[in-house]
Amino acid sequence: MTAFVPVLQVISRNRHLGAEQLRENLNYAEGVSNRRRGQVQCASENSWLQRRRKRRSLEKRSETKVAVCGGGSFGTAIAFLLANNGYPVQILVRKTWVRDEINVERRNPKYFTEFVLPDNVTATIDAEEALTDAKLIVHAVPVQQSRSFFEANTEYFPADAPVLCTSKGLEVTSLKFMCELLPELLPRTKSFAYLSGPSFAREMMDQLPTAVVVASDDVDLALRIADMMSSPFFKVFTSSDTIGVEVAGAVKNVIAIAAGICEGLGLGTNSMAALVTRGCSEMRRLALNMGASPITLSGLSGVGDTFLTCFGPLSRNRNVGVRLGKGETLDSILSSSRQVAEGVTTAEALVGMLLNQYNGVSQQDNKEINVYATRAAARYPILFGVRAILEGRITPQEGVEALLAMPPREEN
Ligand SMILES: NC(=O)c1ccc[n+]([C@@H]2O[C@H](COP(=O)([O-])OP(=O)(O)OC[C@H]3O[C@@H](n4cnc5c(N)ncnc54)[C@H](O)[C@@H]3O)[C@@H](O)[C@H]2O)c1
Ligand SMILES: O=P(O)(O)OC[C@H](O)CO
Repeated sequence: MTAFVPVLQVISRNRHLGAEQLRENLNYAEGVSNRRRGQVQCASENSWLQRRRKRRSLEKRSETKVAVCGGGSFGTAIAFLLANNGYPVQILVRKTWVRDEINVERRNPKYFTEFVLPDNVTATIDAEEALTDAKLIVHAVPVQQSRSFFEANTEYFPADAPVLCTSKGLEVTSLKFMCELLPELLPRTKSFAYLSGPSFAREMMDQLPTAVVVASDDVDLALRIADMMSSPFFKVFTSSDTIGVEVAGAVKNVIAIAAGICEGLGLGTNSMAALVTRGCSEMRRLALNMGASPITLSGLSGVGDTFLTCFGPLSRNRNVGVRLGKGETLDSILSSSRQVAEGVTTAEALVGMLLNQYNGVSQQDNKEINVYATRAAARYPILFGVRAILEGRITPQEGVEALLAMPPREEN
């Protein structure tokens, strides 16, 4: 029926024309409709091609194994996402009963138990089995446990399988970011990428729209990973600013603890907005010193993730802060929590790193060290304040008073 529409349109438009003209127009209209039919044919050929391409890409995906190291909340959410995108995913877990529950009951018994995992998710406790044929390895082990994990399993990492790190923080013992640690601990691996940005695992499991950034020195790798992970509800941006993404991801966890403290103390929204803004200034100062791009800091891994963790009730770092602000001790909070809040250890590591930076390489006498420490603390009062609260050297209330007692200065 639609094929006749142009013919009818030409006839009705040309009621006043002579027979010759009308015939020409009809021929034209016939041509139009033939072309339209051609287009229909082309369109159906195209959709056949598209279907074939899609089928081939799904077949290819089904042969591209992904290993996920760490079966915690984020490892599970990433496995769920990639498996739903057609990739066979094997999660490397530590407990046999967790492995068996995933393989038999199709659920992770410790995280998101209400979700049935797709058939193409399997689990193993054998690192060699998980890593040997993997085409992509996703690292979702907390930062402080990563060194021992890599040292135990480095021999199983295939040299040509890129590693995508999702852990956010700074190692306490070495004061290194994951982008410094990974190449050192996995010397054979040729390429690395780092995923960051506002992404609560729970909301990813619920398939709520989420956007993240994948940073890598290898632009093609970042694009390939973006392609593998993208879905109608998961948007992946790419970046080559690895250090910016890493510094932001580590610092935002400490700012989230501060925001939680502010909430726990009931200080209101004015102070919360001021605190988060000043926290972002400290993030920017540190990251720019380390060579980051300002674009990254105003992006998903910078302010994006800071907003999520400072204001989002699902944030574990924020919840540590809320409980501290309400008067609980850190020991009691940590002993009653099953999950990692990276900001606690990262606060210690960041302060250590900043003191080193200010102290320089050469060792000064104690008096000089104090001068440097005071200078560093004045530049990063929120990071130092959170660390002092976590150490129990000052109370949350005293931390706030110290911030409010700072002299007027130019906003920067
Ligand atoms: N949960 C989130 O919403 C989220 C989002 C983005 C990034 N991350 C980051 O992902 C990383 C992992 O966090 P998570 O939320 O999955 O933590 P989690 O506490 O939920 O789980 C941690 C997992 O790591 C495993 N693990 C600990 N030590 C290990 C070791 N030595 N070897 C092997 N496995 C070990 C534990 O068994 C556990 O399954 C963190 O750095 C976190 O900042 C988390
Ligand atoms: O729950 P948190 O505080 O560890 O935050 C999780 C992620 O980093 C959010 O992007």
